[in-house]
Amino acid sequence: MDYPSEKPFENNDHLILERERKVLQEIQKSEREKSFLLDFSNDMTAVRTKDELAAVIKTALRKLDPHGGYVIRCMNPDGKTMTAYLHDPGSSTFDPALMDSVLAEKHPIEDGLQNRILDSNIPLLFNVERELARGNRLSYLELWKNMNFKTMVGIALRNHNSNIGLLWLSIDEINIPILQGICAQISTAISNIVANEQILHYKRQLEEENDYLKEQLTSSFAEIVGSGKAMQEVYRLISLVSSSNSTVLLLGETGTGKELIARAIHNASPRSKKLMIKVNCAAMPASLIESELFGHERGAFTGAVERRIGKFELADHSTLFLDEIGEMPLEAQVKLLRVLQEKEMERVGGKSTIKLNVRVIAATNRDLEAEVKAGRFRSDLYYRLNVFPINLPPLRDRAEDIENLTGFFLSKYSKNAGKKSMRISANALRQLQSYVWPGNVRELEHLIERSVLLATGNVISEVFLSPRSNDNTELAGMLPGRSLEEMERAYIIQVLKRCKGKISGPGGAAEILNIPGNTLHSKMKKLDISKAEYYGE
Ligand SMILES: Nc1ncnc2c1ncn2[C@@H]1O[C@H](COP(=O)(O)OP(=O)(O)OP(=O)(O)O)[C@@H](O)[C@H]1O
Repeated sequence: MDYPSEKPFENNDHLILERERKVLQEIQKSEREKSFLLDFSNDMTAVRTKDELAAVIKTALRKLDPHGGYVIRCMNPDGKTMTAYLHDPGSSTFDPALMDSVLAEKHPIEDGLQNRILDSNIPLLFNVERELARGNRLSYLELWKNMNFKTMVGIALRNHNSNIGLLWLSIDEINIPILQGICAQISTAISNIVANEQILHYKRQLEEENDYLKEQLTSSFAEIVGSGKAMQEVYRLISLVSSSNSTVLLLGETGTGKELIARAIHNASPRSKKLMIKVNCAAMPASLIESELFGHERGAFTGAVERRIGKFELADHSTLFLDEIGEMPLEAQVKLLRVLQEKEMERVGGKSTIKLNVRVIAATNRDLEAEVKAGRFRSDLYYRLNVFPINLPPLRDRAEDIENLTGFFLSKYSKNAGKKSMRISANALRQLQSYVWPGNVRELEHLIERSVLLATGNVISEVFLSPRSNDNTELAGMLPGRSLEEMERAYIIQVLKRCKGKISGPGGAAEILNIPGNTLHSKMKKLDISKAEYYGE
């Protein structure tokens, strides 16, 4: 019997062993790759910032090539160029000026290399010398030559199938699965970092706006001008009520500073860290006011496509300023009363009850008592709001404050207009002091703003008061057939009334009439003007 010689057996064994060794090597290599990618992936999960990303990439790439460098370029918003996002020169030496200029450059995508990488699904290898020899005078090829990088691998970075940039790597050996694995993770990390940076940017912008608004609001307390008796009383009331949680009702004609005082109360209260929320009850149709105040759930009514938070919820732990409360529709008044009494509310269309801690300041230029009598305002709500009323005096009763207010608005509006600080002539000031001011401080403010813009020099010598508003009912009708003496008498009484009987000193009738106090006294005596005729109105 012929037995096969031992040699072929030995050869076969050798081949089998060799194959097994190769398979084992492949398995070990694949295990190493898996473990490398697993480590990389674990490190990447903790990455939140660009610096953290740079540190993780550096550690990983050092394992692949201890001397290699890399650069990541990201797509610019123009969609046509890319700029360096992260880079590491590895252990190479280089010309720093050249490096800086290449890093700052916007590299066109269509440069013959980058477009090929972005179109490819696998890493592409380029020989630096050969590309330069072909006449490819790209600045980054020059830099790599300067850095002594022989070959460079380029791989596209993609997020959700769209190119966000690419990775250039100086490496001798290409391992496609490893490079693809690394790039997939880098792409996700960069997209997240960019999104985070954008959110942070918006957050910072909002914070800055918030600080700016707060500064504007806080400074508005300092912007209350007026040292006359009437305003002294207002300041006294503000200081009494600010630190409490009491509801405040501000009453006064339009433009008397109700909103200014509401802000002052809020700013002086423990709630001042949060912004005061304002609702103008007159500016909204009745159908929307409830949703504006209390918010609504999605689908609560036609058009309520999303849940909306109302002003009451926004004002939680702060102050809600209900301007023009006299205009609020009756249905909304019922709901408002409930919130004020029970300190809780439901959104329109909502089922759950929301507890609230809101301080309410309401304001109106209407006579609320008359509104109650006329059935347009609920009496229970009126009494609930009228806990601490503050009456703001009309400007015509504060002639003593006109000079200061004028000075304040002059410096504000000359600064706004980029002009040097302006003055007003004594004559023009007298005109202002004897005017009736139907629009109150707002009207004075607008008049000064206009005058500053129109003035050519540094002094406002003339003010253009609206003749309609200046219509003086007390003097109207007495012109025909009246003697000069009668006219003089009536005019002095009118000015004395406006100055609340104050004859001399700042804001007194003599100042407005531009005559010495003694002269006014003797004129009054001569014209037989009694106290009863001008006092107490
Ligand atoms: N005492 C004051 N000192 C400085 N500025 C004032 C004063 N009072 C009012 N103003 C200014 O006049 C303008 C009108 O004031 P504000 O809006 O507070 O009045 P209002 O009574 O709320 O008016 P409305 O009833 O029309 O809403 C604002 O620009 C405000 O800054």
